[in-house]
Amino acid sequence: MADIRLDGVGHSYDGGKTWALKPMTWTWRDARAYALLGPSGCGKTTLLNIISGLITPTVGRVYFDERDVTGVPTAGRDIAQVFQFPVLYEEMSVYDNLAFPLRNRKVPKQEVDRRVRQVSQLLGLDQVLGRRSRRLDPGRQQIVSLGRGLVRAQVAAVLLDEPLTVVDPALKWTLRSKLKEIHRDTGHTLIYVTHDQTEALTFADEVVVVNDGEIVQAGEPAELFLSPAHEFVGHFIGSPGMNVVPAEIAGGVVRVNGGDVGAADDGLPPGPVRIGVRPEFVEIGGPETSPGVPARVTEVDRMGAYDLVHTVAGEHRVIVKTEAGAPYRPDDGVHLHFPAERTFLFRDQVRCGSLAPLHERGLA
Ligand SMILES: Nc1ncnc2c1ncn2[C@@H]1O[C@H](COP(=O)(O)OP(=O)(O)OP(=O)(O)O)[C@@H](O)[C@H]1O
Repeated sequence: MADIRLDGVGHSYDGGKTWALKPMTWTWRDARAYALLGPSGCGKTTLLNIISGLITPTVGRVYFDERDVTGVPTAGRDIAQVFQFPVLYEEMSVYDNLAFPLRNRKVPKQEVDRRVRQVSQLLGLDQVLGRRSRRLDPGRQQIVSLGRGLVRAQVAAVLLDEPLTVVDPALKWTLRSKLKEIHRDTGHTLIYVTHDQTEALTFADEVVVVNDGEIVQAGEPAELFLSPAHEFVGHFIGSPGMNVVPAEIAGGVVRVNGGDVGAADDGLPPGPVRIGVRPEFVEIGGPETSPGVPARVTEVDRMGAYDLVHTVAGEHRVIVKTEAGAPYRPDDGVHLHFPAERTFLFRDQVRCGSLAPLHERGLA
């Protein structure tokens, strides 16, 4: 077990014309459970394959603690990898498949049996241990693949590349919590690749968000939700994602459509800026909602547990998440208030500050 350190690591598949992974420096801490979250094609698998040694990065060095493993092939890295689809010896029994990674490393027979039975019990495979793998359905085969990845106690990391794709949705929840249980038990470093925010947020100690070949933010699930450092994180996490509204800073005040919505952080230069605020935090009401931006309701989605009130402020769309039964109808005139403690300012997609209450600056 070790910290896995990427030092200036980047990868290009076309001789440097484009970067599938832009050069980055980043450390995966020993024994943590990470989710690597991002849309299709953002570089997640490339990053995982660099850690496992399936890909040698175009630039940079990979270290396991102080050991430089950049040129070390997969077999020499002590990594367990679980792919999207089952990788099994189909003619072997489930037991032998689970035992294979241990026997291959000459683990004593008794210890093999103990580990196989432990993992089998956790993953609900006890009833099928004697069955040939080929006779299982694809979902069950994938669970065996997962077991093969988790069976070794001593690994530098377990890398899971969208491992639950072929598993039945109802079973996904159970398996995810099993994975957490196994993680608590073994203390493996887990890196779990997914493009599904729910999977990432419910699984990980720390979520690493990747977009367009770079890490845009990493943090605990609540931190990513409450304090996005990049517009992409605001959009990608949350349902619906963060509202982004073009605004202007002038004389220390942030204005939308000519109306004051708050003060700017000290030191922020005047000029265009974008306000980011999640639908959960926008306050909606009448003209007394101050400081507020006038808006018009365009649609109300009744979601059962809550309502989504769609509005336009000038030409900017803003969604507000309210309690179920919100008393709004299309064409109603409303005011929107952006609470200072939950509203951030972005320039070039990156957070540059936050909104401050107007009265604290004596500007109200
Ligand atoms: N073997 C390859 N040759 C050329 N380009 C590749 C290769 N593998 C990946 N790419 C490109 O590199 C970029 C990153 O791909 P990668 O598979 O790492 O992304 P990903 O986030 O894992 O996507 P997905 O979730 O769809 O698997 C994409 O633009 C992809 O088309």
